[in-house]
Amino acid sequence: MHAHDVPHSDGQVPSSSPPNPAFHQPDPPSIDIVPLNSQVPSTTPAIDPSESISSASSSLDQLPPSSPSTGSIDLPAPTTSTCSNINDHPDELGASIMQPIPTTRACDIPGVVWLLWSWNELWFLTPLKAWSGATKLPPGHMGFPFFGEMINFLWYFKILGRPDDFIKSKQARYGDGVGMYRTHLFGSPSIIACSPAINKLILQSAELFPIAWPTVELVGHNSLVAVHGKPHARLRSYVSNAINQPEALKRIALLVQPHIVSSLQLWAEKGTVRAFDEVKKVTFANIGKFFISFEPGPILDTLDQHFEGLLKGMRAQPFDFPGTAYHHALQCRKKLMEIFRTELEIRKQNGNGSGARKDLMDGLMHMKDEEGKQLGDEEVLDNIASLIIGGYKSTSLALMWAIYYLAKFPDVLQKLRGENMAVCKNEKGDFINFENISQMKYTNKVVEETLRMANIAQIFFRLVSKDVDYQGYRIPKGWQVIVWARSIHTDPKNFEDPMVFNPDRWNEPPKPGTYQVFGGGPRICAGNMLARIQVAILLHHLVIGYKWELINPDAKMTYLPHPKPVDGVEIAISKI
Ligand code: HEM
Repeated sequence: MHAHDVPHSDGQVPSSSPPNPAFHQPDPPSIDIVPLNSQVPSTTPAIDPSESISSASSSLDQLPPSSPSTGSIDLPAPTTSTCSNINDHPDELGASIMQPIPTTRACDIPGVVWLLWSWNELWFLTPLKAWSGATKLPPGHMGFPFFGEMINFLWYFKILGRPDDFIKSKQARYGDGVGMYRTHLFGSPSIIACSPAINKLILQSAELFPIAWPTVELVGHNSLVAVHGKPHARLRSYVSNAINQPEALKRIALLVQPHIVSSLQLWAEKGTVRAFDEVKKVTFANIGKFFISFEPGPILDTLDQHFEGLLKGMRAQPFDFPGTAYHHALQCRKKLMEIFRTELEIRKQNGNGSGARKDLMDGLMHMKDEEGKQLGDEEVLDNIASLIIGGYKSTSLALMWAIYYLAKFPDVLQKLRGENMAVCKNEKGDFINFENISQMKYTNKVVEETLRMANIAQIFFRLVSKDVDYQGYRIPKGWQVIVWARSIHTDPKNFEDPMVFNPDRWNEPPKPGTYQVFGGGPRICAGNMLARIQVAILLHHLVIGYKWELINPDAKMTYLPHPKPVDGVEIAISKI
């Protein structure tokens, strides 16, 4: 991990100023506090479709702590853990796992339903007991055959629009325990990890929990996300130098501003815009510019279209036949790579770019590691494509949410405007530089708070390469671990009044392991600083020159694949 991969709110923000009490009041008169999931009061008890049959759950998780199994890894209890070992609280937690299920309840349920409900538990847990003598598994339930708990998941994320209640319902039923639950999601037996300590451990233990990219054909076999171990570390240093280190950021900060300034003027001329669509255009134009020096025009539009197709395919099942989203995505990738390859060949023939490093492609083409080795053509091309995949939509969503929250929280906007006006000394339209951005403490807090609340990357996936025992629980080899980052960011134990947008909470660094918006460990987002400065720059030009309001302040939220108001944040915008 590089020094600059550390969230820059750590250690940068003064700890002296007290939190702004306005953001902690439940119902302040001047601020319209609307939590992300505000359409439905969060206190309403969750109705879980599986509730009625859960009491018939198989009691296979009562597997006795048998003789130690061979080949498993025992992880120590991390000292930073905020969770207690489930065995410490037999009354509250252990009871739900260790007690036999009353047979009368099971008998009430028709046999077929019982069999369906128990099928996954029997199928996945019996061999574990028989062959590996597994100790206890984390509490939970594996749901129905094939679907697992997908119906439950969709119920909370799509139907109720209360994504956090998915985990809360597990906590209510099985207790907090060590912050792990067994389940079956996205087609695989899974362990959900949702405590700062276990998440941190998983993200940092890359060998025990390697990343498993399901659609590697789409991201490219040579891309950063697809390689492991030493090749990953080597590639990461190239990519990080090219986009995430101060030298690169200084250059990029100046490069992106002309387009941001002219786009904002255009928004104001239109009067009403859908912020998500507009920030996507700005983000893609800037990516085109600093990745490959393409100016807005037909080629960039074609690239944009192909990337849209590619991104859609990444969420689809990998069925490669005509008519499927995955097939279309593969076609899009092919066309994208042709465009990039042609550009690369032109540069090689012209011999240009050597040492100039004017954009990402040049940077990757000419960078050398300590042994003087350069990247191959395929590595350059795959990584350009995968960095666009990583940075395009995520940055656009961050920008959209920043615009949304500032419209909702005028006090924050006012304070932000004050800081930004002071930096540009009232000379609107002047570009700010990297040093200016680093010095804008409040702006940086607004960026962090936006990222925390937005939960752009809600969950991420890892494979389990070896049986792992953690605080008495088995994480079985071959299963999937789902790091549930969003529950960390919305847990009041980690952030006071978590649904309130309060940049002043960043006067103090977050508690260890509670801020995972960019993941963590060796796979922490390779563009985290780049994303941050892009948000800070857009906010700078927006707040010093424009005022805006939400057209649908009570717009419904959607949470899949990313949290977003359904209207894409329509705003009425004009010059100040
Ligand atoms: C607000 C914007 C962003 C968010 C929320 C975000 C979030 C994340 C997260 C959570 C991960 C880790 C995933 C995992 O561990 O499985 C990640 C990885 C990654 N991100 Fe970002 N990201 C953002 C912007 C960017 C940008 C701007 C770029 C590059 C242009 C980028 C490139 C990458 C890459 C290449 C990886 C994989 C790193 C590796 O495997 O070593 N991201 N991102």
